[in-house]
Amino acid sequence: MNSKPLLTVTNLSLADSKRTLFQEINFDVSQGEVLAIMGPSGIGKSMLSKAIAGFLPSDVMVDGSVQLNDSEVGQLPMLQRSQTQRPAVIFQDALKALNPLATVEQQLSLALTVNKTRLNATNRDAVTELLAQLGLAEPDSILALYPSQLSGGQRQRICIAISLLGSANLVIADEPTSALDPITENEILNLFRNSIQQRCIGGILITHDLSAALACDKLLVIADSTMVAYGEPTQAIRQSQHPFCQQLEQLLS
Ligand SMILES: Nc1ncnc2c1ncn2[C@@H]1O[C@H](COP(=O)(O)OP(=O)(O)OP(=O)(O)O)[C@@H](O)[C@H]1O
Repeated sequence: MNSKPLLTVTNLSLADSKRTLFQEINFDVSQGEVLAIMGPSGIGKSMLSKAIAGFLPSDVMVDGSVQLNDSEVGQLPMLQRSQTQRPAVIFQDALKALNPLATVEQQLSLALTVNKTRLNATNRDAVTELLAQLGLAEPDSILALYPSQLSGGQRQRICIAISLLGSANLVIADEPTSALDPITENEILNLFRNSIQQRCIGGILITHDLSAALACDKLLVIADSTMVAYGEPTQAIRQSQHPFCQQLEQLLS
């Protein structure tokens, strides 16, 4: 894709009151592109996604630029952002992300219309078609269920549907499949990537799974508080001299 990036992150640094989490992070995401982010546990991958989405803890300071849809959002909390300044976020724990007291229909309706909790005849067809595309059998009956009545894989598919129904043109998924079995994990990651590409929006996948990262368009690796690899996944890993990437390289077939 040669279009102007949806998201451009330039010289981004994050620090809390005690230490720098990372510094000098640079990357971009274009339409139809999925960027994977990998790195050792605790390096700040989730904090990076929170910086992009605008819900960093108050004691974490941001330096550098986050340009989303041509506007600077690095210092803007989520609640002060307009619709085009808000990416959709899919979290690791779908049960916590969904409202336990609302049915699937109510949550999907809210994603579509902001203030309605029932689907109308027109959008019901579009929603059930999306649920079917996301691998949910019998989508009509699923609409009436509460999150606790769904399996982990079904809940995460609903979270993907919610992220795709809103107006966001960037979707960030933070380890969305870490609680799922490997077959469901693979299916959901494929659905995530395909949905991004088909809709020509942008995606970020934070993952510890090398095969999931290799299937993305680009890979950013953060280690030792900075970026140590960036680019086409296999090439980026092979070109990096950092020990974390050298360990990843040993896992490449
Ligand atoms: N509320 C907070 N305020 C300040 N610093 C925090 C807060 N929560 C986490 N941190 C710090 O941010 C660091 C990065 O955490 P983060 O969850 O972003 O790492 P991660 O790379 O996503 O880890 P993992 O791969 O294990 O999910 C943590 O080591 C912690 O020190």
